[in-house]
Amino acid sequence: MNAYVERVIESVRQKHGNEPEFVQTVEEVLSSLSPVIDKHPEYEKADLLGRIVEPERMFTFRVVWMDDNGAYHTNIGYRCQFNGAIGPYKGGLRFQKNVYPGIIKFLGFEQIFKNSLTGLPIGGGKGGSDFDPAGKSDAEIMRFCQSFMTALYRYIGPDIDVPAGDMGVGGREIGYLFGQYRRLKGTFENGVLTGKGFSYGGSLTRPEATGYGAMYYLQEVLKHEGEEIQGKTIACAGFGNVTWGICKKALHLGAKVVTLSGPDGYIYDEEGVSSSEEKVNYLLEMRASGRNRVQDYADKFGVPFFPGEKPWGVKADVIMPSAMQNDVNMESAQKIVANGVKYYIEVANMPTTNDALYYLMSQKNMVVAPSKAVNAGGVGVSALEMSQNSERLVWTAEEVDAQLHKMMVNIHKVSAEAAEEYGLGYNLVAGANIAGFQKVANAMMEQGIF
Ligand SMILES: NC(=O)C1=CN([C@@H]2O[C@H](COP(=O)(O)OP(=O)(O)OC[C@H]3O[C@@H](n4cnc5c(N)ncnc54)[C@H](OP(=O)(O)O)[C@@H]3O)[C@@H](O)[C@H]2O)C=CC1
Ligand SMILES: O=C(O)CCC(=O)C(=O)O
Repeated sequence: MNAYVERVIESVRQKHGNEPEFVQTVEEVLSSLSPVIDKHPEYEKADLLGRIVEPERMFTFRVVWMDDNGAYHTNIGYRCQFNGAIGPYKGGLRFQKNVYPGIIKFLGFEQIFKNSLTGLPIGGGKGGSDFDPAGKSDAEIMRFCQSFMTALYRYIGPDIDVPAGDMGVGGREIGYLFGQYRRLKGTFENGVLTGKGFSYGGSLTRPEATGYGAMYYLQEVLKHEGEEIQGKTIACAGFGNVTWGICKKALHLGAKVVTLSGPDGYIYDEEGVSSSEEKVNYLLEMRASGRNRVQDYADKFGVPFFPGEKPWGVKADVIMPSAMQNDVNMESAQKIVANGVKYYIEVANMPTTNDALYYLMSQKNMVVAPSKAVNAGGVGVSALEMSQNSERLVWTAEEVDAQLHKMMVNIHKVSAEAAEEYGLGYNLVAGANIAGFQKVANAMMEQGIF
């Protein structure tokens, strides 16, 4: 490894050892960049890596809200404006009880390179709160969102920082957040948030975009290997927004999603979750119920449920971890390899521990695709939503889908080319890191040192 890269990683370990997810993503991204740093000594001179691992700005704020019984609760809100070199900060908000600075920073760091890969002018950001939406009433969610936005609205805007959804934040939350922003600002700046409802500036296909984009990327990988998507079996995780989008596209393309998971275990549907619209739509119902149980799917459709287990031991052509970070560890990776899986396509942000990721990448017969490329269609369509808001026009679903498809084809292409350029073969993980980094690095170099 390049000595400067090693020094920066070591300094992040020293300074931020209490934020293991952030250290993990820095190690993963920077270790791919050695050949680029070797080729560009000017980056070390400008301490580009030392600067890129430090957020431009990160702040916390108090979020006080009242529950339905009149009791007050205080949560912590976060926004990390990580890197604005190529555009306004852009990235989702996560509402989950385990949110702390290490989670927000890992997600914000990934977002820098992902957003760059989309080819669109969006910088990297992320935010959220340790608020746990589980079991909250609609009125409680609304009061929380209003309080969250009251604290945040001064620091965001269509040309400053544009939040969106992530885990625990969907269309309903974005609606409440936007309503409060509009109320406070007295202007209709709908470019301030993405993932909005269609009636007030949302983009068609944004709800589906991450899952659809992941499937388009998978198609490119299969094309590269001379295979087709039709008939492929896919093991997914979670049953949230992203997994729903994958299932919906799999139904159109004739692929079979055989597993879903939740905090309670996983289900195996031999016929395919993607075998009917009824099943795919049921994911939305499960999510809206707030029960946090994937077992409900097994009960409804009479398929096996495996309590307390993860789906990574099943035999499938493609593994797509699509729920959360570090869902696939070394033990799961060994099961995946033992099952002879050829395609490991990350979808959730950083779903693989680094040891498991390197182990999977070291398998001769396996193609590994990184989440920052595979799930970039979500934020990519968010950027298209910003474009529609700026020009005050509404694009058809077909137009958005065509742009998304083109974007995913291009992300696969530039990643493969970047890896090729540095003699790394068909290494999509390194290629995505290098291609995503290169554009941000150029912009930072041209804008002076700060
Ligand atoms: N939405 C988007 O556009 C994008 C999302 N992503 C990433 O994709 C991933 C999924 O996001 P999204 O679908 O939006 O989030 P959602 O909140 O809609 O869904 C997350 C899913 O993961 C499940 N889950 C939570 N904990 C566990 C667990 N311990 N074991 C198994 N499943 C669990 C949730 O179940 P439950 O609710 O019952 O806890 C839920 O089904 C995240 O990593 C996110 O950062 C990346 C790019 C864009
Ligand atoms: O649409 C967005 O801006 C955010 C998407 C997101 O949070 C992500 O890419 O992880």
